[in-house]
Amino acid sequence: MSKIIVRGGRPLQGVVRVHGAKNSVLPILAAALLAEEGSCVIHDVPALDDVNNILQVLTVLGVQAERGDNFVELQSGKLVSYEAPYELVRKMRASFLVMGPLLARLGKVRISLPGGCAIGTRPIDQHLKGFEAMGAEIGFGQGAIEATVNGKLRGARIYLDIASVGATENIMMAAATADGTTLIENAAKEPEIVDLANFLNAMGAKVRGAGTGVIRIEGVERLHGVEHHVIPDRVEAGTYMIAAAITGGDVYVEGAIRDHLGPVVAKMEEMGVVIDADENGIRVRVDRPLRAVDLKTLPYPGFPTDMQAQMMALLLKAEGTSIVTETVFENRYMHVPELAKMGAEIKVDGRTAVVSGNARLTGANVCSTDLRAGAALICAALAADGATEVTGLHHIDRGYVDIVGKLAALGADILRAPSPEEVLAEAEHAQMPPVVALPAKDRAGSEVPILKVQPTLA
Ligand SMILES: CC(=O)N[C@H]1[C@@H](OP(=O)(O)OP(=O)(O)OC[C@H]2O[C@@H](n3ccc(=O)[nH]c3=O)[C@H](O)[C@@H]2O)O[C@H](CO)[C@@H](O)[C@@H]1O
Ligand SMILES: C=C(OP(=O)(O)O)C(=O)O
Repeated sequence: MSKIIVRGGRPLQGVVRVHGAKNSVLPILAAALLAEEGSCVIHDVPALDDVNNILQVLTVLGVQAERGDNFVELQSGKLVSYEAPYELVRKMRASFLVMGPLLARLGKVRISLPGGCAIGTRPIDQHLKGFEAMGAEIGFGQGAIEATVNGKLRGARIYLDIASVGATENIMMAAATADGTTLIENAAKEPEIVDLANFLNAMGAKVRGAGTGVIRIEGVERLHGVEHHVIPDRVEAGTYMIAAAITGGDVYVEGAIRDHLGPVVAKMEEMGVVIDADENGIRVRVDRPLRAVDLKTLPYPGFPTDMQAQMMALLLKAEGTSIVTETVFENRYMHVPELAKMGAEIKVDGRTAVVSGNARLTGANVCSTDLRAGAALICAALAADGATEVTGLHHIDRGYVDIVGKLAALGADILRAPSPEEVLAEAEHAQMPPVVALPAKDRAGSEVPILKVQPTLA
């Protein structure tokens, strides 16, 4: 089992640069399925497991993917399948975002139910409600959804019962080439929705109102390829802001956009963290003891659920008791028992957690149960006495590019120890030619290793 080992107690100092947003790039890659002509070149694509996974889904569907250092070029002119296979969809919920584009392009889609995960059941009823309103017929069988539409999807007025990010994105993509106009009411307002709308509009779509509660999409005949730069990852940025503050450090988070981080900045300032933002990033430093604050997660522009766990780690170091309320996911306190192993005192009652501050954190062996839980454990470990070993790294690898390297560059005592299996697999990979190479190439024409299926991984 690979693990990250952190010896806490060093104030972080310096500059850290954020990568492109995972939650933007995933829907944007799915939306590239809509480009009937030309290629989509997506820049600022983070090297994350989730990105590799969705690229594999696209490849199976017939998209030609060429991957470079920080960009991906996609040709979606000829799709060969309407089926997103279970082995890939089960790994990542966001692969469900290919449903809207496939329905729009092919009039048919078969996709496995994404199911629940550690943080909650995460149903997809709002996505399906939208597609049905647009004329799709939806059936279920053998753990998969099959949807068909007779002719083209039709524009519709769709009220979302929950301002779901994924449902808003899926419906926006399906509506882009539908007959007539679609209105999404109670739409999600996240910056990633705006990024997707900008991408679709550059492709020739007519999406208006993204970032507000009502999005209007006038269907167009067809979409074409474009170049696009993904917005910076506000959750990655927020995580480094917390890491800086929890260690009493002084860090400039380059690329962080203050407007996207409004509630995180507000809550950290309320705690007494000093935050200076300019057009290129956000500086975070601590020059006084921190105060406890209460917070409640909400859809954007409320406090992001994806920052709740990391913020809870910071609240452990504040003076006083804080109350955290998680309203977005029903089971997003999986980090609490792990933080308790490090000396945290947190009482959870349903959706509320009472966090006792002034915690004396000590190193322990802990496991990340989901992506942000892992980030929170690393933040806590940076402020703990002694060594902490964090396992469950596959969660962290879904959403953070080189978190160990970035924190080490800021002065943290942190390293990643590969498992014996990984060391062996690495050696085997170095010696063995690939058995299956999915059609992905870099700009120079050579195959991209990340999309090769090696015998040990098959
Ligand atoms: C890839 C991506 O962008 N992931 C983000 C996206 O996930 P995701 O798009 O899955 O999150 P949603 O906004 O859809 O989910 C919000 C809430 O709505 C519920 N729901 C959702 C859809 C539906 O059809 N029915 C339903 O009941 C969910 O169970 C959850 O309780 O937004 C979440 C909320 O900000 C973030 O935590 C995730 O990081
Ligand atoms: C919950 C998250 O992502 P996903 O929706 O991809 O599981 C997250 O980014 O914290």
